[in-house]
Amino acid sequence: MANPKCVALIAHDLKKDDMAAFAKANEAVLAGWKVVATGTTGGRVQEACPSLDVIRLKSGPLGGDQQIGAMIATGDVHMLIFFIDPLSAMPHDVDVKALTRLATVYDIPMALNRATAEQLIDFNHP
Ligand SMILES: O=C(CO)COP(=O)(O)O
Repeated sequence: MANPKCVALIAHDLKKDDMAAFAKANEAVLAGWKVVATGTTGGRVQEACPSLDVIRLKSGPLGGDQQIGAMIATGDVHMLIFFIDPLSAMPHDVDVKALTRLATVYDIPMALNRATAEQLIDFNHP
């Protein structure tokens, strides 16, 4: 496919095992997408799914969330799967909020937990 749609994958630290397992279980579907991710999440997904070509941006706290937000604003990210940790304080909480806000502003499908992500990935084949 010349211009596959792009999905962004992000997970907070306590959710990274979950994200790696989710990506592995859905590797065949994700192969139909262009996959971008924040730095550390991208490393875990790449490790779990060697067949994917994961584009890794900066780590979340260093601007990765903002990079993905900018890609949503320019129409370069079409779906967001973000396993957030609702029980830990984050130094970059404002970035997380800005990212989920932009996903809402631009009305792209967004999953903030695994249960929703499983539904979304089935429903939204590129
Ligand atoms: O902090 C994050 C999202 O807010 C994720 O960033 P990393 O994937 O680099 O850990």
